[in-house]
Amino acid sequence: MRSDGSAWNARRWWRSAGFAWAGVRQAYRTQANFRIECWAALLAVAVTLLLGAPLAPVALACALVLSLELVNTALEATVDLVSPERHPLAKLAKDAAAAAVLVASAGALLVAAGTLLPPLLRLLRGA
Ligand SMILES: Nc1ncnc2c1ncn2[C@@H]1O[C@H](COP(=O)(O)OP(=O)(O)OP(=O)(O)O)[C@@H](O)[C@H]1O
Repeated sequence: MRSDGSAWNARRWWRSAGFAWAGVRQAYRTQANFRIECWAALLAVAVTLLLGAPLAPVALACALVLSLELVNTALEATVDLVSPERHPLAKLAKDAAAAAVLVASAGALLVAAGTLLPPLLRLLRGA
């Protein structure tokens, strides 16, 4: 009984993960900003590993930016669906969601600078 329930839950989890992955692929295909942020995140993680700097803050900052870009994409699609004509509330929703990505990106840049600059400067001084 219990194992049946677990198996069903695992199947449901994989199904949900598949939908989520489809959302990531769709956003990557259609959103230029998301593509740029994915590659920037990959670069930041690679540099962090190469410098031996702490990975957690950089990974968290990257995940925050990418997650908010996905939410922004979802919100844009929803607004376009429910309000194809122009409306001040539609503008507020889209602009506020875009601002959330901007704020997270600025924070991520600060985190990257604070985490990567000290080991980078040490490396340059030692060279
Ligand atoms: N239905 C609308 N009503 C009022 N203003 C809108 C509406 N749709 C978009 N806008 C305004 O135009 C801007 C550009 O909208 P658009 O739909 O092109 O999204 P975007 O922010 O350029 O995102 P992306 O380029 O990632 O699709 C929005 O940020 C918003 O200020």
